[in-house]
Amino acid sequence: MLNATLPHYLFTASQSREIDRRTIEETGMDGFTLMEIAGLSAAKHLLGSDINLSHGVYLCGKGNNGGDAMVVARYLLQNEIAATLVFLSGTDNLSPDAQRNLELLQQFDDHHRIEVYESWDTLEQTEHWDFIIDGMLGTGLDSNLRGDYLEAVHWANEQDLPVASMDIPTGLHADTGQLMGACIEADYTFAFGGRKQGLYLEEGPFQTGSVLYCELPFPNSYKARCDTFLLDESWVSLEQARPGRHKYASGVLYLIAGSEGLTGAAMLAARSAWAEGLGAVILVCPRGLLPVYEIGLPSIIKKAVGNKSDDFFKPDHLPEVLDILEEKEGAVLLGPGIGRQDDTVAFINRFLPRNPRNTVIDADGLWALAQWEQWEKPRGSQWILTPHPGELSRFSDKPIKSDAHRLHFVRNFSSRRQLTILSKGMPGIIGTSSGECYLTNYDTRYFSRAGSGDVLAGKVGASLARGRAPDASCAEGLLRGKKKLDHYLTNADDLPEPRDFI
Ligand SMILES: NC(=O)C1=CN([C@@H]2O[C@H](COP(=O)(O)OP(=O)(O)OC[C@H]3O[C@@H](n4cnc5c(N)ncnc54)[C@H](OP(=O)(O)O)[C@@H]3O)[C@@H](O)[C@H]2O)[C@@H](O)CC1
Ligand SMILES: [K+]
Repeated sequence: MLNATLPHYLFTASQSREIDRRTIEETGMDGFTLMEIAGLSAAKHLLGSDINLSHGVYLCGKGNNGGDAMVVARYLLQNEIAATLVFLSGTDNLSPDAQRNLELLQQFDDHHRIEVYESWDTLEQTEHWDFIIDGMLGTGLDSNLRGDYLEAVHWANEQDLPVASMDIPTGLHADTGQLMGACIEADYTFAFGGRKQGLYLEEGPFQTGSVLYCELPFPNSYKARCDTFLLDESWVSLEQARPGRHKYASGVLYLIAGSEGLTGAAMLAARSAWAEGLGAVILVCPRGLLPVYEIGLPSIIKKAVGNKSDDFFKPDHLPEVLDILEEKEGAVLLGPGIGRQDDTVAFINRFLPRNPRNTVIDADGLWALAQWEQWEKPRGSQWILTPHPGELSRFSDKPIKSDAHRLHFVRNFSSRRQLTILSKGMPGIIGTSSGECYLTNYDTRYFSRAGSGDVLAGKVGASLARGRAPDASCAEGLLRGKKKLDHYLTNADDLPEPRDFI
């Protein structure tokens, strides 16, 4: 099982506000103290960064996001760093904690290093600054940017200066990652008390720069309702299985795949799984395709079913296939290159309800499954579905138009159907049967392409065959695939061929 630690928790704006509220109302920890810790933590990160810090311009809203920026200004002032503060909504209606921080900042300003502008219009834009602090809007954003906020965001993005955002880049929707009219392009985002999920959805990854988690004193029990996490590669291991005393001790994967014209997909998946050090990969195939696999897959055990003239799966192969699966403990990978013949769809529809093994369903296996009106998943067996965006949308009544919608759909579908989904995309989303979702902070769309998808399915299947939990199998498969991709992207100009991933 994947086990997220606090820095990987992803919150919505309302979850975040609820945790703030409960901490303040129930523990007696006041909002001013939380703001102080948030701002101090951001200031420490800035002081430790390689940004030239001598005079910053601070864009402040009237809410607590502006208050955070003023705490940063105060700690930087203690390090002789000057500040020009611009209040986009003036200083008459600041939130109480922001107001208190403005007063404090002025008290600390012995050497007149602080300049305050009460409105955007009055800012003397000819001054020289060397960094920008974005303290305009955080979780309080409730609509597209209004008034001077829009202008200030455009201005900040045009400057050739590093920008650090308090909590969220102003203009980014904390839940969906959509741009609300315009958005700060940050170099750093300091996430206070918890990262917001919008940082990793839709446009989020392109706006945040480096996201740095700043811990706040919130009781852990208040965070327990979090159900979305950032996937961290360090949770899974890339260590290869060492073949045990018996070759079957390190896992058996049955591959039910391939049809005439699509044997390449079956071969890629088989080789990919085999490369992970499994005890055995057993390719179950229609007998007519055996000669192709004898040549292409020398190390893989082949078990043929049906007649010599069969080059795709049919319902009457079912008893033989089920008998083969009885031979040894193991997991199943169903789908790569299996095709969409009516007979094959009928075979899959009869096979899946009777298949007792933990199973990865990919490619045309998903095509068949998406047509099920009555779901018949055997009790206790664990399924992983690995759809690309087009395959995922076949399970939904409505088109899936945004990442937030995809996240919502993956969560509901995987918990309702009691299975695990690895939804390929940017980000990749792993949805579990308990309703928890894990987001990658990298693009997994490469694995949507024919070939690369088969390789990924082989790797996920290999992990499942080795007894990993379904969510960890998805994470491991992705990590192994990504390592190869990173290697090619840094060492070669062209995208790798699927076989290079094996
Ligand atoms: N509370 C805590 O414990 C802690 C909170 N922390 C910090 O507080 C942040 C949340 O603060 P917040 O709730 O004050 O909201 P915030 O984002 O500053 O903005 C609110 C103002 O924005 C305005 N506004 C909204 N939409 C707008 C638009 N489209 N265009 C223009 N204006 C718009 C809206 O104005 P109004 O509608 O009232 O006119 C409202 O007054 C959070 O992200 C974190 O940084 C940390 O210090 C840690 C402890
Ligand atoms: K902000």
